[in-house]
Amino acid sequence: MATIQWFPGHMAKAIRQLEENLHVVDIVFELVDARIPQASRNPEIERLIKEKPHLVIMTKSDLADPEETTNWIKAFKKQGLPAIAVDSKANITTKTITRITQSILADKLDNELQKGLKERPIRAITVGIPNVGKSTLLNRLVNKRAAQVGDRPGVTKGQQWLRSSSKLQLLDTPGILWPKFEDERTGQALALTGAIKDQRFASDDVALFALKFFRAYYEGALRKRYKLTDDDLVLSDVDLLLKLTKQFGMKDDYDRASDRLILDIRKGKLGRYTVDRTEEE
Ligand SMILES: Nc1nc2c(ncn2[C@@H]2O[C@H](COP(=O)(O)OP(=O)(O)OP(=O)(O)O)[C@@H](O)[C@H]2O)c(=O)[nH]1
Repeated sequence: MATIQWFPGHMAKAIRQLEENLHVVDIVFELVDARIPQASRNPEIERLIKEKPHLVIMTKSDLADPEETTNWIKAFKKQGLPAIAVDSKANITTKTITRITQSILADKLDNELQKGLKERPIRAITVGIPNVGKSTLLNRLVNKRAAQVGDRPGVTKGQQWLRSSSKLQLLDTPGILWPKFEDERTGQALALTGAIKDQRFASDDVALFALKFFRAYYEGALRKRYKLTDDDLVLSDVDLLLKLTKQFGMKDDYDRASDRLILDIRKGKLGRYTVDRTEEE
């Protein structure tokens, strides 16, 4: 499985491919990770898809904090962007997505019918950063293993239309776009959720970021998972990481302890969480 390194040439190619595909679709499904709805948005997306109708689909909502997911849907709507949350591993429904898509395109479709054009399926493309869940969602929507799925970024190839319902067709080649690398916080949020290659950020930095974040928003989960006392919770982030390293039986191997903490968080062992907060919007 290839891992994408985003050099300027790759970005130019991704833009070119998306621009070509935009000509043949009615709507763009922009996938963002529900745990990081801001960090997982491509910085150029709005400019790239311009006036094309657009639905934000928040993937992995089963891993995200439900309250924040609701807040994010409202925040997107405020920006004029319809948004929904899905758990592609469980209950994603073709019907719901078809219905929302039809309502977004209602005017255009009515217009076509009034002009005497025949009713036709809506054509859509999914776009998003690597590993956001494009293939998994496609598989769900077409209800068979028609797209390749992997747990690492960069596995999608080929191009054809897949029938989702009689009303909806999807391009089997998602648009793969690069994430933001704008600031350290965004990078750490991407690394914590597993959206970008681990080597890009030092594990202990990501672990310290995670500790600070969980203490601020999900202290109870942190306390419960690692059986922390009140005294532990007044330690500095660094001292808390040292304590956890010992607790994990890893002596002074902070890197290994950091990896363990990050893995626990990614696997949802500390419960559901959303790193990007609407109140910080
Ligand atoms: N829990 C959960 N996991 C998901 C969901 N959607 C996708 N995943 C997992 O996320 C990982 C990446 O999913 P893919 O569908 O391969 O992602 P992609 O965007 O196609 O990735 P690239 O092909 O690398 O661009 C896989 O391990 C999926 O099982 C979801 O809604 N919930």
